[in-house]
Amino acid sequence: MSERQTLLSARQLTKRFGGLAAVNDVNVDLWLGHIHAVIGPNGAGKSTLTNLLSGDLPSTSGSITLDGHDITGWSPEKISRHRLGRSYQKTNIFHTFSVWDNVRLAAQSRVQPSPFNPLGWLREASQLKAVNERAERAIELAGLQGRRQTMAGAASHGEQRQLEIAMTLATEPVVLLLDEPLAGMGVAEAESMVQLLLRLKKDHAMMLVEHDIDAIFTLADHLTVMVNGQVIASDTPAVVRANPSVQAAYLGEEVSEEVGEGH
Ligand SMILES: Nc1ncnc2c1ncn2[C@@H]1O[C@H](COP(=O)(O)OP(=O)(O)OP(=O)(O)O)[C@@H](O)[C@H]1O
Repeated sequence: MSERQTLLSARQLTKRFGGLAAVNDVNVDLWLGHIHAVIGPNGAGKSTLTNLLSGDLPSTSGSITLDGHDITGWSPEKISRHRLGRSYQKTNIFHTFSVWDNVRLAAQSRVQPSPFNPLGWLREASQLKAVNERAERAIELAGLQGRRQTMAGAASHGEQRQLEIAMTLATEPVVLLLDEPLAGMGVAEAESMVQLLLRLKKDHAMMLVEHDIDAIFTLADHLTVMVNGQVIASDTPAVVRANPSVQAAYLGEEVSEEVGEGH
């Protein structure tokens, strides 16, 4: 791909908790049609970085631009309306509702309450149609067509993670922040999630926080490694894999094995 369309840029982003710099002077760019994976050991600052980009946490310093808007300091709701969607490690699913109802509720969350208007019923009817269409598109994109009426709590672990992604997609984001979408999955479930993320890649700019190294090397176009709140490498996966300080700090064994397998 020659021209990169940058949808999200963070510059010199820092978050301090007291004396601890959980995220320290970090730059991130997310491009349409690219998956940017962020890896690092526990406590490296990956979740904090995600929370800063989504507006769930205010930054201590630095700036964030989303599709040309300076969104630094914006609320998560306002950022979501500007088409940034995120999934959470901790599930947001209502277990006693069907898959369809969960996705429909997420789609509904995009509709803003309208001021009094004598033709309000007309507007509401068209909003209802738009909500249902958004929910349907999200269900299909996430590959859950056959599970619309399944009670969410009765869906498999893999399907629940697909459902979380469908709920995120129902808000029609162009930037997607995904926090460990493969966590706790078996081999077959992980493979179908990888396929889903590859399908979504074309129309989204994605940041993927993930521990599954195999999936990362399959999916990522760009790879950032964080340690103790700082970025120690950020480049193509091949370049990062060859970086001695990355191998020393984090990837060591896994990377050596991957490289070894190729010879
Ligand atoms: N609300 C908070 N208050 C104080 N310290 C926090 C808070 N949130 C995170 N931290 C600290 O910031 C550092 C980075 O945490 P963070 O959860 O971002 O790391 P992570 O890379 O996502 O780790 P993991 O892979 O375990 O999820 C850690 O030292 C953590 O204890």
